[in-house]
Amino acid sequence: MKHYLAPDTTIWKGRISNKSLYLHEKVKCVSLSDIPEPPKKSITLLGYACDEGVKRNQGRVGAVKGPETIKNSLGKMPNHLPSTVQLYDGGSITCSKGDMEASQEALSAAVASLLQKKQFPIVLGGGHDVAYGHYHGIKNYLDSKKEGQTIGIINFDAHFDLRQNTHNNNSGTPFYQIAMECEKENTDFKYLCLGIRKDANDRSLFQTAKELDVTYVLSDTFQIQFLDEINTWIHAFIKTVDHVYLTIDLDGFSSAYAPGVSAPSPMGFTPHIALECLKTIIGSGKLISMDIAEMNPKYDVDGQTAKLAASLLHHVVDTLYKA
Ligand SMILES: N=CN[C@@H](CCC(=O)O)C(=O)O
Ligand SMILES: [Mn+2]
Ligand SMILES: [Mn+2]
Repeated sequence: MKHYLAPDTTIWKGRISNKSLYLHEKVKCVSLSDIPEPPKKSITLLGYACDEGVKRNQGRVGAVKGPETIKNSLGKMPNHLPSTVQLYDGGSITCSKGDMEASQEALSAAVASLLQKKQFPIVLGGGHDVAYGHYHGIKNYLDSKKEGQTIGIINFDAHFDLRQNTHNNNSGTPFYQIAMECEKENTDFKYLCLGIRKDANDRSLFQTAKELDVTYVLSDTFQIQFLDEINTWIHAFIKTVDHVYLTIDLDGFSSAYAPGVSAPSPMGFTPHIALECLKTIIGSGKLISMDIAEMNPKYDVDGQTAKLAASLLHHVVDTLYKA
């Protein structure tokens, strides 16, 4: 398969257990094409090792190594999944010669095939251009079923990523690209952003969000003391769609928690509000697939951002598949 690297087993290492497993012991490294249709409930981790979109968006590159650092951190965590749930590392989508569009296409095909095999895909970025390929994988899968099911996108992010792609597609354009395609197909663009920073999105981006009827919560409101109100917004959004695609851009978190990103947010949100909202989203039963974007180990401090990403995933799978 083009633009694809089979799983690297050497990433998965850590403490050896006596009785209960660590995740590096639980995970099975399997090439994408060999991932089976599960008799068991199954999660597949898939890297999107690409920072071409960050480069094109004038950001700080390094996220190409994001997936391997998140997997490495996750492997050191204890397993709380029941034995009836399987965890796969399905390797990574790669990017060569700056051909980000080819990587997005490969990602889309990989996600669609994982969903076909009844896996729960967790994609690890890589720049936020991961969202364009990921969304299309979900869409192609749902379209193939011909049931007219709809997708709502929930994005935890400091940024709208609604920049126009007049000059190029990049890490700041994925949701604009999706919105334009929805417009062409005459379907609703359903997009909820949590944690938007007023000081990181210019007026024209707020205007675009308004024109596209985007629902958003600003970072100064995206705080635990407003949880009830935020949950009301999330519930109202989810009610209008059949499936939720969740995308978490690590740069929305305060740089106190997530320094390892291209565009840090000193006054970003906390992991606590994110976790509460994750519970709400998972509790809806509509979460079909998720990703974590913008992990950049080059600017990380003591592996904190990678650990944050791994902890978020640990919470998600724990909530999804309670033992
Ligand atoms: N995916 C990130 N997108 C942001 C980057 C902002 C920045 O580099 O300062 C954006 O384009 O708005
Ligand atoms: Mn962002
Ligand atoms: Mn983003």
